[in-house]
Amino acid sequence: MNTTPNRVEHQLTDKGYVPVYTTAVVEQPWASYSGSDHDVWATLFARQQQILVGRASDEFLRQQRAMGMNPDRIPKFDDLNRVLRATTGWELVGVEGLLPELTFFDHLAHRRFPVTWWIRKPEQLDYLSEPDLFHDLFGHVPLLMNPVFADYMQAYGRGGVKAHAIGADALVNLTRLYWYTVEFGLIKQADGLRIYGSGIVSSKGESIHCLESAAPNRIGFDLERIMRTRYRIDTYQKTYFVIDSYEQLMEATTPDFTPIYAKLAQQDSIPAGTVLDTDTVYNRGTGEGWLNDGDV
Ligand SMILES: C[C@H](O)[C@H](O)[C@H]1CNc2nc(N)[nH]c(=O)c2N1
Ligand SMILES: N[C@@H](Cc1ccccc1)C(=O)O
Ligand SMILES: [Fe+2]
Repeated sequence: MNTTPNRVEHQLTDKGYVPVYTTAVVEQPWASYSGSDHDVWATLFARQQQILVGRASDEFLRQQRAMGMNPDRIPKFDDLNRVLRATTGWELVGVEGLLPELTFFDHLAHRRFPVTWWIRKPEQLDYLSEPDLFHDLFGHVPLLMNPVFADYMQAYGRGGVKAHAIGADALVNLTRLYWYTVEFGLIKQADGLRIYGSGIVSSKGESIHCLESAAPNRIGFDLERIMRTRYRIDTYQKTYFVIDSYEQLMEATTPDFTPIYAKLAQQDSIPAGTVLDTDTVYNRGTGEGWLNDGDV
């Protein structure tokens, strides 16, 4: 049985090696997952379940239970889809890996969430540089059961199609919003800050770091501020942005971004670790452990 994925290939161009994206929707080859694949799922699921008690948002944990995901075996997309379709009308589609941006946005705009069908190898439990099944399913899918968040994701997809037509700078601004909310967002609950970002909930180290470490900044959500803020893809985040509620996220992002993109085009980007006078600061990061690499 061959479960070696058709990983995103890389091709050498004048920009160095760039990923070659595959766009096709694929059937989940569930019968071809090996015992080791199911074990990886079970190990990661059990490990994150423990870590996320008191750390993940109540809503994330509630929806995860409602979906019926469990550590026993890799879920079948078809089973999850029955629950999702009946709850918020979202649907999971299998993909090989990263999609071209416009393809990705088009899926979201139609309430389809692309899920990488293959799972990481046992030696990659702690870190992987690209999304796999564990990140996509465990991290992203529970909140697609929340009606407000489900609408936000669709609106994001529509906004992505629009930003793509406007130009590269608009796309950079919008991608930062995805990064600092969907992937690395924190939410303020009555009993303290919690995680809702999928990039965090699928990571053992960052689940602890983002809430308990003194190093990173934790700052109140601010749409334009986020759109100007650069981010790291190779280390823990230097700054996390905190929403008050999923409704706040939806309301703040409902206005047409076209004039915002025009305005931001005149402004400099903000380094990932900077705190501004205008920020609502929950934690001013000590910056301990940050690479001294001249920002980013
Ligand atoms: C919008 C986001 O920042 C990014 O550009 C897209 C590109 N393509 C993707 N494709 C897949 N399958 N999954 C993703 O999360 C993304 N992210
Ligand atoms: N209001 C945004 C669309 C959007 C909604 C939600 C998230 C992101 C983008 C626009 O005009 O582009
Ligand atoms: Fe993701």
